[in-house]
Amino acid sequence: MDEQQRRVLLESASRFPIPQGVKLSYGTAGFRADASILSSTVFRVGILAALRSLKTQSVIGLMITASHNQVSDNGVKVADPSGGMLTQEWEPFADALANAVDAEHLVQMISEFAKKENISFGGVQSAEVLLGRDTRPSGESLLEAAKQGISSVVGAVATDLGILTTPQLHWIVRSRNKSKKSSETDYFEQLSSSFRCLMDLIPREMTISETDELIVDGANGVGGEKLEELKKLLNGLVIQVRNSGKEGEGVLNQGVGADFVQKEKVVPSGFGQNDVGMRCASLDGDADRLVYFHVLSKSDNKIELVDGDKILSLFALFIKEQLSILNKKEEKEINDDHPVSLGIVQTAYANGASTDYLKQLGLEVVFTPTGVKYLHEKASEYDIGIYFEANGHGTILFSENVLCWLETRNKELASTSEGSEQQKSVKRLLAVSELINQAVGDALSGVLLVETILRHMGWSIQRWSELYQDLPSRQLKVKVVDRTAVITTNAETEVVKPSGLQEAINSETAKYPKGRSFIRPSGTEDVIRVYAEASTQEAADGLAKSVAQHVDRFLGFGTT
Ligand SMILES: CC(=O)N[C@H]1[C@@H](OP(=O)(O)O)O[C@H](CO)[C@@H](O)[C@@H]1O
Ligand SMILES: [Mg+2]
Repeated sequence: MDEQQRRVLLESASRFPIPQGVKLSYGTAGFRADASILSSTVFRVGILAALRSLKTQSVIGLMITASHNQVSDNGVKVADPSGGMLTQEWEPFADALANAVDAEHLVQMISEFAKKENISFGGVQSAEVLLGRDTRPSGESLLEAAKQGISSVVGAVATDLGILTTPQLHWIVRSRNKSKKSSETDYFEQLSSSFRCLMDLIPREMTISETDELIVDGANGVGGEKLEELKKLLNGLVIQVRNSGKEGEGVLNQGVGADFVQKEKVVPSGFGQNDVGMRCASLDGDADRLVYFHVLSKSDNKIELVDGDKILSLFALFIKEQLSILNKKEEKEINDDHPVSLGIVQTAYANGASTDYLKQLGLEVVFTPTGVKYLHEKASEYDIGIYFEANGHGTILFSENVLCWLETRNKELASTSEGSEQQKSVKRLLAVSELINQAVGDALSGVLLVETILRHMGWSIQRWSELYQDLPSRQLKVKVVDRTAVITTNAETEVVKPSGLQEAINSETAKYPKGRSFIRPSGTEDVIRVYAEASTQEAADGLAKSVAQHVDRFLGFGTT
């Protein structure tokens, strides 16, 4: 690092002192905290993103959002050149950077890291970071901090893309690095044209009446706003957006949104008795999560939740069906030497009934720790990998190989059997690969895919929901003295430390038929999460409560 670079960094860093007494960690999905203490963190992540761009010689994304958290929180995360999450190898550096005590230490750290990673400053190589933010009021000033971080790396340029959903930013980064069309308009165009293509391929007898409307809860965040734009390009699908975040409609994530609906399993604000039986969906605050539901009764505040596991099951069924059409025996030459590997990736939060269902379909199901970065990585090992968290974050990944093979099949079939079922299947799979966001889970593209598959199957939301019966479950949070004292293994299903806690969980679980319970430290909140599943709701509640009491006994403030 030369003297000029050093001076620029020192000067700008001194304008962003770190908050006292807080230790920040990159966590499950970037840094998150109360927005008032985040300026220095965002500034420093700006520097990190610029370094990542220099290192990879690619465009990098920086998103300012705290997703489903309350409006007063905010956060920052980095999108790698592929459009996926920041490589885990850089997370320790992100942590160290965010917690460096002063400007001197910070510059020292950057200099050492750059040396180790062979990053040279101020050379001919330049860096570009694309910036996006959600609708949080604190986003504007944090964006300014990010810009200052980026521009304190000599030669780095910040491009502000304004208010976007998280998946839009990831998609744009991915497209830019593939030298494809990459504007927000291109994003809408790709989604709507692949949607149209899938709709055109729906078997004629499955057409549903025009009055079949979808109601979407936008969590009073960026998703509703963007869906209003996307909707203008769609034919054959009527969408009504509620909780769109417009002036006076309500507060971001407060009593609304995918996280609220999935965790509380109650009717979100803005929905009433008139909506009973209607097909409804909820997005989260940055529109990377999607769940469906239908209202059973407003007065009892009851809904039937169709969560990420069921979206995953719907997608898996559809993809499997298309692949088996392609593999039909009479098409002898097809695919014999090209078995397409299809893998399903879940976390321990997946409802046990969903895993049983997917396995019964003959699918390969594997588990990873919580956090999209783990699921995504695992899913990318398959030709087609489908991953979802129960909370509605997930997508479908197609390998370059399988896409190439599909393109070739498409051309072959066009000359030999135009209009055949096989050709339609190839076209559907190609359209899915265009519609679904391959960078990261995306509620907007997810909605469009769910809607086309439901039409393809001729299913109502009720029929879809009946694919299998969820096992009753309960999630609780426990405040503890130090959540990092909990170490888990086996995709977070077993506690290694503190010793004795897993035995206590085991003995509680054994008391309940179909009982399953695990705990883990949250990566986004200062709590231990408790999950329990059992054959009845009362049992699941009871199991969760007693496990929570053990957590408190081992790690809490000694109140019980
Ligand atoms: C139980 C649960 O829903 N956990 C969520 C939550 O992570 P935690 O580490 O559990 O706080 O936020 C993550 C980021 O959105 C998401 O990936 C994850 O699934
Ligand atoms: Mg989110």
